[in-house]
Amino acid sequence: MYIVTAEEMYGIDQFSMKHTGVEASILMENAGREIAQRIMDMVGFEQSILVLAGSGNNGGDGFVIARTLRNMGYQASVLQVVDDEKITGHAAYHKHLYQKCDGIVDPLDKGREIIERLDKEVVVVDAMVGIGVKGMLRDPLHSIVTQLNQLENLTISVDIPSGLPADEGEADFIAVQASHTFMIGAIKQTAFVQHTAPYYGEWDCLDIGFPTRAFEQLENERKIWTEKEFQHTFPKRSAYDHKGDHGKGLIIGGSANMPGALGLTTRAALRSGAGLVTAGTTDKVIQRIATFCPEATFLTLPEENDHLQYNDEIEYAKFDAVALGIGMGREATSRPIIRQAASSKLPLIIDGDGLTHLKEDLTVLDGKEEPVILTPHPGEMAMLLELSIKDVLMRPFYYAKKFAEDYNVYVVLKGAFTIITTPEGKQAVNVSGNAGLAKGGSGDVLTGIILTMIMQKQSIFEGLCNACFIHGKSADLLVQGQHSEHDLLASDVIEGVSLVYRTFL
Ligand SMILES: NC(=O)C1=CN([C@@H]2O[C@H](COP(=O)(O)OP(=O)(O)OC[C@H]3O[C@@H](n4cnc5c(N)ncnc54)[C@H](O)[C@@H]3O)[C@@H](O)[C@H]2O)[C@@H](O)CC1
Ligand SMILES: [K+]
Repeated sequence: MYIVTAEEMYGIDQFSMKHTGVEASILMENAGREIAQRIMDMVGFEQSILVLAGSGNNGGDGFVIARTLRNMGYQASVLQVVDDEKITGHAAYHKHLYQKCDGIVDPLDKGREIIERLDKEVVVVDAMVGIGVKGMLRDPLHSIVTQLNQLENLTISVDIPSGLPADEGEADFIAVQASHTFMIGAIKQTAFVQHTAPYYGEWDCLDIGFPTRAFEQLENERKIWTEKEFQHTFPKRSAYDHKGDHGKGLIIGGSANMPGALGLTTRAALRSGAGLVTAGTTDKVIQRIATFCPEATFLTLPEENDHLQYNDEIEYAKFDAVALGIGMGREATSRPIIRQAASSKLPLIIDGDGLTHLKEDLTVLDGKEEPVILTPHPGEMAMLLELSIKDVLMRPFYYAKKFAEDYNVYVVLKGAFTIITTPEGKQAVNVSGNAGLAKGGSGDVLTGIILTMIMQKQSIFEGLCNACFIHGKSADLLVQGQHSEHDLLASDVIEGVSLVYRTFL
């Protein structure tokens, strides 16, 4: 399923009409019917449904919904939140159909009173404004939305909560706080941006007949990654495979104060299916973590002040991929290891403190032909871009893509909605995971799973998406079972990888 901006959605719409000849009023009929069907699944005949219809095509959807619901025996009516003359084009056509089917339209001047006296059992369908919103809502919509947000009614938004921008980057708006949103045709970008996502409530995206080609012609490819994509792309194992077929991974990191991080990454890499994993770290760290990952082998690296020190003893050629930086600390004496690893002919994952070292000298990436994967959280992404965290959170798609393209790297921007970006700018959002993952060690586990995934027979992009899916889904399955979001530990997430494999493969 595609994730789009408003402009891209209008492009899909235009392409579909031009190349297939489908008419806008038919798309509107499809959209309204699909949403009405979903409402019927949620609401009983005894409940009243009030559709708030605005002036544009979003309002047009509202008239189709009201007509379909009435024809199926539901008690639906429309409160038109704009003056009559503002209803034009396809919306006017569907308003006419609705009225011809004995539909009732209450005019705007009754609006305040109707909403003030609204029984809390009445279901509200918000079809006031869709992706055509421009700037802050003006009255009367502004005051209607303010009024509505104080009520506790079940509110179902059509396509997007009215007032909410579809595109990331907008801070000033007032929008309907929806209980559910049924998006039309494609997911709107702000469903995955931290400060706008909560407005959608629970959401679903409905197909209304746009042809696949309409999405394929988009310049920016953005999709969500779900269990379907995971099942479709995850490589099968053969009975004749040997350990060398599933990758030999090297993990470099660890310091006296953070030995556990490296242990988590190592164990996660093993649990997710790597053939062989070697942890390259200081002797002290090895002593601390060895029993936590008995299947790993270890490479003792020199240290200074309890931190790794640069050395040229690492034989990169023995491995298939490297993950670097986990719990490494920020001592300058460790920094040259980044350049050394980057000059190896291996795919390279840079995580945690490795990213801070990288920022000191981004030229280490120059000319690297093998894939480089960076796994920043928003704070680290902000540090790399010299921006505030707020800036990154406001436009995560844009900034992840910019960095990935500028430096020819894959970026896994971690968060409630992890965004995976290729050096060419293709993006996917992982939708598995829950608040239980917002804990220390969680990112270390992800890095281990990523290391394993990029060594399997799948593209780097698919490997990264699958790693994020496994990580999040492990947490989801664990909180449905013996754990809660409160007590879930990063080490539990490692063991939960087995549940993901057994459930989905
Ligand atoms: N072919 C398509 O792309 C389809 C689009 N559909 C619907 O059409 C919507 C887009 O329709 P439109 O382009 O007509 O736009 P909208 O219906 O989203 O909004 C446009 C209307 O909102 C008013 N408006 C804009 N900003 C405002 C503000 N700040 N304060 C108050 N009023 C404001 C404008 O005056 C205009 O009348 C989608 O969200 C979706 O619901 C569906 O009918 C299905 C098919
Ligand atoms: K809406």
